[in-house]
Amino acid sequence: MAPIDRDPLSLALLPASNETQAQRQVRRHQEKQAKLRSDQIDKLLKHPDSCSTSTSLEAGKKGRVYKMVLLGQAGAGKTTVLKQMRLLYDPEAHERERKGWTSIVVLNLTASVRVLLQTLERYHHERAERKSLELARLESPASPASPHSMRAVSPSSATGSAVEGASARAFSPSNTAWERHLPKVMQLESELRSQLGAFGEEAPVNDPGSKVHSGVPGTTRRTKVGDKSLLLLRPGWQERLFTYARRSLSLPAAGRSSVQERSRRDEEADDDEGDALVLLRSIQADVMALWDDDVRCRALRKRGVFLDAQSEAATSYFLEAYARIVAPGYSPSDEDILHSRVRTLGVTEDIFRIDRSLTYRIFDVGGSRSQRAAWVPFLDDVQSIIFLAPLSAFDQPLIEDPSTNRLADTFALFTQVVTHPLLRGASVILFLNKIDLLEKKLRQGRSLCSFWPEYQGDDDFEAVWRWFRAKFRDQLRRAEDDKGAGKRRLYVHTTVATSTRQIKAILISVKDSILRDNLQAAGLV
Ligand SMILES: Nc1nc2c(ncn2[C@@H]2O[C@H](COP(=O)(O)OP(=O)(O)OP(=O)(O)O)[C@@H](O)[C@H]2O)c(=O)[nH]1
Ligand SMILES: [Mg+2]
Repeated sequence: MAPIDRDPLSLALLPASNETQAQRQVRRHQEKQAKLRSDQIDKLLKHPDSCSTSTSLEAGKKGRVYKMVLLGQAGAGKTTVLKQMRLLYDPEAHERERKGWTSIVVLNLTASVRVLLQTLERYHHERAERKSLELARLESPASPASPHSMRAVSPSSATGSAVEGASARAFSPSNTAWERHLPKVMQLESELRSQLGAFGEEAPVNDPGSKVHSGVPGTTRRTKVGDKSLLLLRPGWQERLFTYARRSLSLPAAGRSSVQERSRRDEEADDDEGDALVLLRSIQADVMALWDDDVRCRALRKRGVFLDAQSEAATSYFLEAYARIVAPGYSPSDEDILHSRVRTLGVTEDIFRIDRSLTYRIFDVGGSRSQRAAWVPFLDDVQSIIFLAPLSAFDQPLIEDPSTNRLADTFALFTQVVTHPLLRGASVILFLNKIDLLEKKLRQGRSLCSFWPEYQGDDDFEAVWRWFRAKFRDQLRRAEDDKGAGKRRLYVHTTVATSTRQIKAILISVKDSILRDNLQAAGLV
């Protein structure tokens, strides 16, 4: 076995053992395409005059090309950082793509409405089930209650207290907006994904095994909901959505001019958004009444239930923006684009001209475990790793493996990355990301030591992120000692990847650290 096959990242990057033949075929095809594209880009960078192409590629003509890779688990914020780079280093392309984001924003809003309705439905069922168990116990104290006895018990026949009575009235069928609207919203979400080329093999929206609408509270519900909320777009989605097709080297459809093709796509996209907006506007008042006024919803919001999840839409953000998004003439703002969740599939590549002497060539990867198999071919000659650790995930399970804590997975991945033979020479820039959400969670009373018992301090925001920073430093030092590797400097930043102002300042500092490393490598400092 070659040394590279024994190292932990190579093993971790192997495809899932239960991968089906169809999945394998899709994965191999995508990997081949991505590698082909990357090789073409290599060729273009070496011989820029051999091809006339987009302005971004022209960037490769001059100066030094610096290869970087964004790594981290799914939902860590990698693509959000890439969007910020686009805003900063290629604002014209960003502007050309703005209209194309409308479909994605509408999908994110739809997913957010679905998350809200499903959460309230689940809350309702769990509460009703608890109540029925209690009643069964009261009626026959000697016999254990059946979980399904709730069906025979009307909520209004409950204990008779004023609170229970009010709650029962609130749950009467005429008030359950989720029962009326959830099926339509789920259907719309499924259609939007499909139209966007996002109908993921890995995350079917209408999972036939789901019990969401059965009316029977099921223990599988929680993970199914998480799985189904992935926004998965296949390679080429930018081309379908955006009139400007980033660095794509593919040709327009045969027999049509690119202008005709573009306007046909624009018309199709407008029709799809039109239908979606009709539905979203028709349920807006009901959904906003739940979000703003419903006492149960307010209690769940206070507990941080809608704050963040690995692959959910940024529920709070999109529900707050509901009226603006469905208004006529809507155009996505930068913030809307930054908050829109688009799961990366495979590896994407971008080139940014930073200044006359420096060009970044950046790889963004899909971070879920099954996606990590595609990373290895892109790791050679990487000069900097930007590793994203979503600190707000300290209390969340990993979707791919609910028995693993998300941050524990991040720490394991970090060790595998920094010790990987292909990445030994790369400098390591660590973004402790999502600290805005970390701060909110701690303020809402989430305790770090309930999830990380080794933490002995207070749930003070600053103390917590400093503790995590020290832990990463320690992990790097130990990993390098174990491998007998030389010491590397670790650049650490606390980040909110959605904040343009903050990331702009950090990207300037990243550039400085890159230049410093270069001077050091050349023996000049
Ligand atoms: N509030 C907040 N949201 C963030 C932050 N960073 C990223 N997000 C949101 O988190 C979600 C996931 O971010 P992505 O950038 O898509 O994550 P990723 O690492 O590219 O995930 P994969 O492509 O699945 O590997 C998006 O909705 C982002 O808007 C942050 O610092 N604060
Ligand atoms: Mg991504």
